[in-house]
Formats: sequence, structure tokens, C-alpha cells
Amino acid sequence: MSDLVALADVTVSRDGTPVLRDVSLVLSAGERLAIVGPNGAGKTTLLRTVVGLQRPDRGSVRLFGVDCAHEKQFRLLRPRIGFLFQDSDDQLFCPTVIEDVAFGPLNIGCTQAEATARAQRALDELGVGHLANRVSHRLSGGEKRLVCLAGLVAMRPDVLLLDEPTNGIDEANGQRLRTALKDFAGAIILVSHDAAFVADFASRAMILEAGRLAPAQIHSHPHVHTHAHVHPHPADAAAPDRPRPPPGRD
Ligand SMILES: Nc1ncnc2c1ncn2[C@@H]1O[C@H](COP(=O)(O)OP(=O)(O)OP(=O)(O)O)[C@@H](O)[C@H]1O
Repeated sequence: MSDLVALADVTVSRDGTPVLRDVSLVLSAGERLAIVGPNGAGKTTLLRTVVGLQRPDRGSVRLFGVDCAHEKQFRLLRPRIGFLFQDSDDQLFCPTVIEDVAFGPLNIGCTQAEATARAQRALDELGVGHLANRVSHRLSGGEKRLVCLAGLVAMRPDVLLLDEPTNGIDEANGQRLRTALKDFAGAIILVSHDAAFVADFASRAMILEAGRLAPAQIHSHPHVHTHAHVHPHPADAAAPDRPRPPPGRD
């Protein structure tokens, strides 16, 4: 029984309109499954369905070999699945970062000292340990993203569901995030519009279009681009590529 997540012929409606239609999906140990597709295709709805935040009209959800039809089954298994919401503000609700990250471990029975130690370790792994005592809601967008992910990693889940993890993340933090996710021992379902990240990270991909989920190919190929770069520098610094004044004006 290696399937961690299995959806079978799932149809889900939102406000009475079908969003997912007869969707089937299996996630096995160690997989990194990318779900791609246009805005509004139902990718977030699919992740919400996996953890029981959205209930199917038809079809079945099986987690770790257990059929989940009722809240009590989902509630038992949710701690084994870390769900990174698309909007970080939906995930952060404690006054400080360390409290936010320690909340999950506390909730699954860790002592205060264990939960705090796990939280600090997860923050350190993601390169944001220095944010531990900051007010969660005053962090930048990218900082919030990394803190939310630390909160999930601290729970040591078997599965991560990641909704646009690289949103708002700069190059250096993006590298840390990719390294942390590559080191994660469990399985991952990744929803992302970041094609380079998907190509680099995913072991398998599926595409969701008009509510239907189908296998997709991952491929990467070199591009040669000609494009302008902005090189910001102080106005009085010597810059070889500074715009020249029009002829006759110098
Ligand atoms: N709370 C809600 N109530 C009603 N309809 C909703 C709700 N949230 C989303 N929808 C609708 O469900 C459909 C699928 O939305 P969903 O957020 O799952 O798409 P998505 O593929 O994740 O999109 P994006 O790439 O823009 O994040 C959309 O038509 C959306 O308008």
C-alpha cells in the first residue's frame, strides 16, 4: 500500500458549478507531482479536496490507505499533510513568528520546549531563523512564504501540498526554498505557474484544464533571448551603459 493520496473519479462543485470533473490522481512515496493549468482551472480546489476542506459531489478520497468521507477521518490524517496556502495571510495567525511555527508541533502533542526547538530548526533550515521574534503580520510577502513553509516542515508531515510556493520569493530565498524542498523526505504535490521551478523540481506532472486532469510532459530546453536588463545604480555613479545625451547637447 504505497499510495499516500488517491482520488478516484472526483467531481467537486463550487457555488453549484462543477470545478473538478471525474478527477483521478495517485501520489506515491517520494513523488514530486506538479499540477499545472490556467488560472481558475481548479488547482487550489484540488488541493483543498485532498485535505477535506472541499467535499466531492461524487468520487472518493483515500489518504494513507483510509477512505475519507467524513470530517473525523480527515481530522485524524490532516496532521500528516502540510498544506501551504496560496495566500500566506490565511496561514499566519499567531502574534510572533516562533509561535506561528511552533503551533503545529504543539497541536500534535509536542511539549512547549520540543515545539519551540523544532520551530527554530525549521526556520534556520529555511534561512529565516533571525525572524523568530518578529510580528508575523509585519513580515514581507517573501518572508511570510518561508515562515509558512517552516510551520509545515516543523510538523514533519508525510506529504506536502504546495500552492504557489515560490510566489514573491527572491533569488537567494528561492534557492533556499528549493534546497529545503529537495531535502524533504516525504511526497509533494506542487501547484505552480513557475515553469522553471516545475521543470527543475517535479518528477511527474499533470495538467488541469476545464476541470479535467490529464498526464503532462515535463521538458526543458535552452532558449536564446535578447532582452533589456535594468541595472540600478546611484545616479552619480560612473556607469558605462548610462544613456548618452542627445547629439549636440554635450
Ligand atoms: N470560495 C469560492 N466560492 C465559489 N467559487 C470559488 C471559490 N473559490 C474559487 N472559486 C472558483 O472555483 C474555480 C477554481 O478556482 P481555483 O482557485 O481552484 O483555481 P486555480 O486553478 O487554483 O486558479 P489560480 O491559478 O488562479 O490560482 C474558479 O472559477 C473560482 O472562481
